Order: sequence, then C-alpha cells, then structure tokens
Amino acid sequence: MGFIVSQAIFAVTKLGVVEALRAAPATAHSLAARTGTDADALARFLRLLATEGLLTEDRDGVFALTDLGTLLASDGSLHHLATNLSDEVYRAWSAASHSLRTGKPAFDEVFGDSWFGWLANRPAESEAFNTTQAALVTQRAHALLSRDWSDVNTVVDIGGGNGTLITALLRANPHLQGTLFDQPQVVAQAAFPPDTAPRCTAVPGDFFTSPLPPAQDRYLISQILHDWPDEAAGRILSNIREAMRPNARLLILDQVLPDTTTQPHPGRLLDLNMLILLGGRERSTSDWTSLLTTSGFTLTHITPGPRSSLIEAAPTL
Ligand SMILES: C[S@@+](CC[C@H](N)C(=O)[O-])C[C@H]1O[C@@H](n2cnc3c(N)ncnc32)[C@H](O)[C@@H]1O
Repeated sequence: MGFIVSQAIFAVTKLGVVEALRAAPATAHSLAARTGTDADALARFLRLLATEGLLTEDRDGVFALTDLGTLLASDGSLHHLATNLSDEVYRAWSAASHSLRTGKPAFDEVFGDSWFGWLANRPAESEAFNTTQAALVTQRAHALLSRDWSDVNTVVDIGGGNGTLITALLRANPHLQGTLFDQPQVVAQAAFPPDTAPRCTAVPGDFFTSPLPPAQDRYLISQILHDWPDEAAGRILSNIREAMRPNARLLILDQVLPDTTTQPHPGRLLDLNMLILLGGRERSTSDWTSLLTTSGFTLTHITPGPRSSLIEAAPTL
C-alpha cells in the first residue's frame, strides 16, 4: 500500500498544504480554508503523514512539519521531485505490466508518445521537469564539484538541461570555459547568471545525430545514459567519442547498481522507473564496462556516491 503514502504526499504538496505549514503550524480547519481543501479530508491526510514522520499533531490538533516534511516545501530538496512524480510518471506506472510483458516503456503505451517527445510539445511540463532535475544537481554532483579542475580549460555538459550543473562547475572554477548542449527548447530555458554567463555557451542539438562540440577537455554526461537502452546509449557515447581528442576524458554522473541484491539500493527503484518512462536502465560496474568498451572507451575509475556515482573513461586509442 506504499502508493497510498506516495499519493498523500503528492496531494498535500501539490495543493500548497506543505507550503502553508512551512509558514506556521496550524489546525486542519484553518489550513483547509487557506488551501481550498476539505477540512475533514485534510485532517485524515495529515494524520496518515504524521504516522510516516512528516508531521506532528499536538493535543489541540495543531499540525507542524518535521525536518523530514520540510524537505517537501518549495525551498526543500524534494519538492520538485514529489510534484514531478505525481502526475504523468504515476500514470505511466499504472501500465507497469506493459513494460513487464514487452520490456518497452509504459509511458508510450499510456500517452501515445515518448517521454521526451511528449515534453517537447509542452513548455510548462518541460520547464517543471528541468527544474526538478536541476534541484537534484547539488545532491548528485559532489564528486564532480570536489575534483581538481586546475588542469582543465574546457568542459561541455551533454544533455545539461537548464544549465544548473555547468553553472555550478564554472562558479567553483573561475578559469573554466563551459558549453551547455541540449535540445533547442531546453537550452532556450537556460539563464546563465552574470558571473558565469561570459564563460558559458549554449549549443542546441540532438545528441544522437548532431556533431557534438569538438576538442573539449572534458565531456560531461549526467543522468542521461540511464534514460536509454544499451543500443541508444551506445550511439550517444560513440557520437561523443567522435568529437573527442585522444587526451580528452569522459565524466559520467549516473547510478552504479551493486552486484548483489542483499541490500536495498535506490538504484533498483530508479532502474524500474527508467524502464517505465523511457525503456532505459541503471547499470552495474560490469554493465558500464561493457557499454563503454563497445563504444570506444576504457573505464578508468568510479567514485561511488549515495545518489550518483562518477564514472570516468578515456577514449580507447
Ligand atoms: C534526465 S535529464 C538530465 C538533465 C541533467 N543532465 C541532469 O543531470 O539533471 C535528460 C536530459 O536529456 C535531454 N535530451 C533528451 N533527448 C535528447 C536529445 N536527443 N538530444 C539532446 N538532449 C536530449 C533532455 O532535454 C534532458 O535535459
């Protein structure tokens, strides 16, 4: 019955109840008046979420967010993820058996289009998705940002969304020149802040078919390859390989699945989410090694991280 908790979380986040509670603890009655919700229903939603540790309720029926619940407020790290997973992604999951039967994305079955095709025609949803991705950057990018970049001059972020990661990288390394590469309607959403704008260029294109920016020192690709099955991921990698000089390096931020199933791992949830949405997959170290080898790369190092690992590769000469 985990979906009941998920939907309760999504509903109170989406309808502004979390935001109202972030401002001040309140009774269900007063919250209902401010959020356009039904007071009795709201009290029941909030009591369930209190049992999940997101809220407390005192003897006077006043609800307050816990530290965990605060993550769902608009300035919290999980707000965008919670709202983004609640609509189309959730509806795609209702056809999970289609993916199980065919190995193909349930999203396409439910919506009659691919996830990125569907987003391309919906500016509001596309912006919400890119904001969600951007909000997760700081949680994922630690291994990347804490590297020594002093001997690197140029870096391109392939499929870099609205530019949040490349901006963080340029801000931390004032000597670096950056390029953001993504689909035209996505790079159009990038707004580079004044301190990094002079050092960053946006290049629109398709990472399957467009020539990628040549002669960069580092090719960064974050949370992209897990969107695609091996054949398509291999085509993206081969395209990157073609743009690279022999001394350039590939930096992949993505999940690395453990080899065993003895421990729960968030990558297993993401693995199925990628299948349902895009027909993609998460990969283990041996999966990464073989994908990279067949695409002209040698895997040189993996820095494991709780949310994302940093996988480094060099062109095979
Ligand atoms: C899961 S998001 C990852 C965004 C960002 N790199 C991050 O780490 O959060 C996938 C990105 O791939 C981009 N993308 C999808 N298909 C593409 C294509 N054919 N060519 C270029 N970019 C594409 C999307 O626009 C989106 O920004």
